[in-house]
Amino acid sequence: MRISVIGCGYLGAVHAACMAELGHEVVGVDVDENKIAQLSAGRAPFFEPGLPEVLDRAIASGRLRFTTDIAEAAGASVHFVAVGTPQVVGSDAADLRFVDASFSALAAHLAPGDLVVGKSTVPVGTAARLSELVEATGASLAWNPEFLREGFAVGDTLSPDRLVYGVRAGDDAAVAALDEVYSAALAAGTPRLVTDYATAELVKVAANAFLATKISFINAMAEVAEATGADVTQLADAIGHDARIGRRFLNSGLGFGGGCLPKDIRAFMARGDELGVGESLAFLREVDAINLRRRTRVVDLVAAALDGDVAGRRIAALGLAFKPDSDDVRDSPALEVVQRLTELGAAVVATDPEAIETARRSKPDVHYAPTVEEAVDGAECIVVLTEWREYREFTPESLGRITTARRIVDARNCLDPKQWRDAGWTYSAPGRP
Ligand SMILES: NC(=O)c1ccc[n+]([C@@H]2O[C@H](COP(=O)([O-])OP(=O)(O)OC[C@H]3O[C@@H](n4cnc5c(N)ncnc54)[C@H](O)[C@@H]3O)[C@@H](O)[C@H]2O)c1
Ligand SMILES: O=c1ccn([C@@H]2O[C@H](COP(=O)(O)OP(=O)(O)O[C@H]3O[C@H](CO)[C@@H](O)[C@H](O)[C@H]3O)[C@@H](O)[C@H]2O)c(=O)[nH]1
Repeated sequence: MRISVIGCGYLGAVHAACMAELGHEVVGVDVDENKIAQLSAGRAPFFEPGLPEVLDRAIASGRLRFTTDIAEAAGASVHFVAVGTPQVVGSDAADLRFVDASFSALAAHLAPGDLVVGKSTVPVGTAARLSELVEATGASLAWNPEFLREGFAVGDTLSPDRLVYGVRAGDDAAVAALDEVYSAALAAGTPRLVTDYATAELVKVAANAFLATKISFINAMAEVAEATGADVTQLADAIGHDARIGRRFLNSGLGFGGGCLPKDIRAFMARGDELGVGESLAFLREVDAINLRRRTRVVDLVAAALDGDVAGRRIAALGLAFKPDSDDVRDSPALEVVQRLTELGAAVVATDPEAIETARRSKPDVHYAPTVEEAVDGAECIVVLTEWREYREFTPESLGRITTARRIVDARNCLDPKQWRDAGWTYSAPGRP
């Protein structure tokens, strides 16, 4: 099929490359000239495992190209819209200006029979509003929310755990077109749910609200564990054995960040208020508050490791990305802890395997080092803020060879406390005695 993808960021670039990998002929469109230049040269503009290989293959096959000219979307029969929906500054609501601008620009190039497919995460009601603009051109609209995780984006796109098509009632042509787009995943047995627009939009924000709630639940238990001397990681293991609860997304520590969960739960609350169901979503305010308290807790743990005062103390911060296998620092808890410690007067040197450049663009005043060796050199305390595999594999021996620091704060609960304490280190972690 001929496909256009409007918006080539963390979601759209992966989607475009994966659609070409599946055999479709794809044009990716973005307003960011620099991003388009990189993608056209076959370079991924951000770190995502597996994306460079898929991009290479797709471009070499001649099935994938990129442009800043939206007019080149004309001729495709399916148009995915994957532009950003960030939080409005000073409000909880989603900023829909990129969605509105991209739909207006695209509308001028639609032909009767085309299908526009919204993939961006939007407040419920957005698709119904935009459908008027799309249908005036003779095209139709579907909303097909995306559930990929950064770090696993290629695999999640090629083999999603479900597909949701929000369509206008009776729009069999839209369902048939999406079935053709996703024929490989459907043949592999991926469940596919056809809903109305509102349900599809709500599925997406409900899924993220649930995931955020699960993380904040275990972090609330961490607060109780801290008050009682209990161990939240053992608690998570024990409750996680109950198949109704499940162990996934029960990792307590520094909490959630990134370009999705924090802004999506806030936008959901804002939309709930507009719809008069704010009370039904009021628990998300607490989910957000619990989550943000984890950042303060980790700053306090670092201060406690240094006998209460971080001013003038050399601290090595390992991790800047909001999660491993990503260079994304949008609302990164790790970067916020680094910034707060720096503001408190600590001499923080921060590093990350992939996210130094994105972090530098966002926080140019932080002191970055390219390697762990340089970050820990001369440090009095080490704080692990993102559980990259190479950090999870640290031992007292491996770190002990490159630093004389004997204090470690394990903000992500990714190390074995006993191993460090037995080796004479001062070890602390949120939610653990
Ligand atoms: N990142 C994820 O893992 C993920 C997963 C699922 C859903 N989502 C949702 O997908 C959407 C995109 O997220 P993202 O992380 O890719 O954001 P992003 O900021 O990385 O990418 C958005 C892209 O849209 C481009 N853009 C903005 N206005 C445009 C226009 N008028 N025409 C063409 N391009 C335009 C921007 O230049 C940017 O490259 C959001 O709604 C997000 O909530 C993201
Ligand atoms: O047990 C856990 C699991 C995750 N996290 C944190 O939660 C955040 C989000 O993690 P994750 O959900 O894996 O990353 P995202 O790539 O942001 O993916 C989420 O947001 C996407 C955008 O909406 C959705 O598509 C995905 O389904 C949803 O998982 C990160 O800061 C993690 O460190 C925890 O603190 N504890």
